[in-house]
Amino acid sequence: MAGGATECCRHIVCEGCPVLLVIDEKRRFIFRVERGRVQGSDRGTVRHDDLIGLRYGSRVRLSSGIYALVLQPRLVDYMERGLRRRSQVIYPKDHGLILMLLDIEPGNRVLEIGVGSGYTTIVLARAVGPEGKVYSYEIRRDMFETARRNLETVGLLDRVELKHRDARLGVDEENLDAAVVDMPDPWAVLPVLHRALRPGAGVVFFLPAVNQVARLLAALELHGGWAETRVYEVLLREYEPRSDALRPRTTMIAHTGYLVYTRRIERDMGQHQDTDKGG
Ligand SMILES: C[S@@+](CC[C@H](N)C(=O)[O-])C[C@H]1O[C@@H](n2cnc3c(N)ncnc32)[C@H](O)[C@@H]1O
Repeated sequence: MAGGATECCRHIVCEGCPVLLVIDEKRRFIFRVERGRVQGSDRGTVRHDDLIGLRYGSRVRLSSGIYALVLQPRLVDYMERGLRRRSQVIYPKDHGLILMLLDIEPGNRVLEIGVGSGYTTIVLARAVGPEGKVYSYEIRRDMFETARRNLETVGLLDRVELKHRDARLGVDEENLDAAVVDMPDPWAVLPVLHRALRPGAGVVFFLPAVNQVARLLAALELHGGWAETRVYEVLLREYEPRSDALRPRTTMIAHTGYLVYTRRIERDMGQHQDTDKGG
């Protein structure tokens, strides 16, 4: 890398730094800068060598004469066009609330069941910081590999222990600070979660269908080791940022899924049946 070590990739584009090149709203490219390479588009090309030494936030002239913005890619930019996507994923609008409900902070140890493409793994890995750890269980080998590659792309693989396992059979960790569960039959892991979480720790279940929510609520009640349960749906409406015609965008993502939040409490064994085989 060229340039001052602390400035590289933060203030200044150096060799090896990630770049988000914005030509217009539809033409947005994420890549790492490599000497000798050229980034193409139907609106012109740019040589990577011409990006080296630029400050992020500046413009670069393409071969066509038009200018493009040079920015640092954020996690949401990677999620929109810089990662492989092989499963349904949780969206940033839901990630924000998940992090707040679970009170996740640097140093936390967090369980994730149902990794899919790893989008949520990435968000959790960012939130727990370099001192924290995310323990992520995925039953399918192809999803496991996709998530691993995506974590590598954003440079967060070292904060995650990816496990190719069926979480219904149990997890290795104990005393965890929080959990996120995104799988079709989450009622089947309530005993596993109860054993893995520390007292008072929270879990968020992500469920696309409302009948799954009803079934999960019934299983939580039957199990008896949970309290403070809440159900949410997050609706996000984006606006056209035009000072002369400010109005909502004509399209929006109408539905992604429901979030069910609950906290681990001590079970009252006198009142509740043993549901260790699932709800
Ligand atoms: C919808 S995807 C998760 C997407 C992920 N939350 C994201 O934001 O990218 C659900 C995943 O759960 C996995 N899964 C289903 N049952 C599982 C189980 N018993 N143990 C571990 N993973 C499981 C599926 O293979 C699938 O990859």
